[in-house]
Amino acid sequence: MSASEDFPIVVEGLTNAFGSYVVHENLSLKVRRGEILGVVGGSGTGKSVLMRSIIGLQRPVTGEITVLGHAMAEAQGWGEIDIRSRWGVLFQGGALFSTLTVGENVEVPLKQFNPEIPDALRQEIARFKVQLSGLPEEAAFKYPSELSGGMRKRAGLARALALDPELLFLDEPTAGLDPIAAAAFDKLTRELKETLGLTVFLITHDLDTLYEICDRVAVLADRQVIAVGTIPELLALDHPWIQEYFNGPRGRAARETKDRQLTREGAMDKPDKAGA
Ligand SMILES: Nc1ncnc2c1ncn2[C@@H]1O[C@H](COP(=O)(O)OP(=O)(O)OP(=O)(O)O)[C@@H](O)[C@H]1O
Repeated sequence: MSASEDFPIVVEGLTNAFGSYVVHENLSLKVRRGEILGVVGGSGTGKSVLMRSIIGLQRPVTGEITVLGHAMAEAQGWGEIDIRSRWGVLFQGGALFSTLTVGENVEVPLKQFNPEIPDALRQEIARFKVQLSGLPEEAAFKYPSELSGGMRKRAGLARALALDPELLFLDEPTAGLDPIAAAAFDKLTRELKETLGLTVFLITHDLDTLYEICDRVAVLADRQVIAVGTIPELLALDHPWIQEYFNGPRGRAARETKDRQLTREGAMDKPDKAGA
């Protein structure tokens, strides 16, 4: 297997700056195929800028970004269009077109990248993606303003999945959702990752999401990715931000919830002695 197959996203020596304000300096990160990588860091550490750099919306000062084996600096013209059809993005807030129905929103990337698909088939694909994202079929005919926040996130996800992507970028997908809707969205993300074989780059502040669905977590601080690993691996590090984040009151609460859930699942897996 080649390096690009093992690691569909490779960032090396990335520097981003806005004027004299340096957001990233010599940042490196490798995302493994098939994982959900959670990306955390304090506000303003550059998580969204990193995502925008990877998908070619932010031109770095220096550094190399390789996505699915393509060097992003060289990705221009048709080559660039081709690679952009291989990922889906759910931006913060969903970024849906308010004057289009949910179904029409999902049709936008299909029209852009596959204009040869006949109208009726394109509409059917859009309706399928809407249902795949856990929305009722009739949601395809509604406008974003007619949906709840959780449904709008799912509509954004449906659009991100329009082109059967290999990579899925999610920027704070559970922000603003109530805990039940957030947990349902997490479950959907995990199920889609498993059934569709996606690699997921997931920016979040949601500790429950990290514990529930992320295979590894990358921590941004001091203009770099200072650590990448499973949560137990990160907990073993003595970086002050990591300790405060995962061992602070919210971090402990999320861990206790996960521990309780694992204990319950373990109890259910054990044979029933009384009935044995
Ligand atoms: N287009 C831009 N022009 C100037 N500065 C920008 C631009 N985009 C981002 N920044 C700055 O870069 C820094 C990183 O922004 P970014 O949105 O990536 O942070 P973040 O880690 O995603 O934060 P949050 O968790 O609050 O969403 C911030 O200080 C932000 O103000």
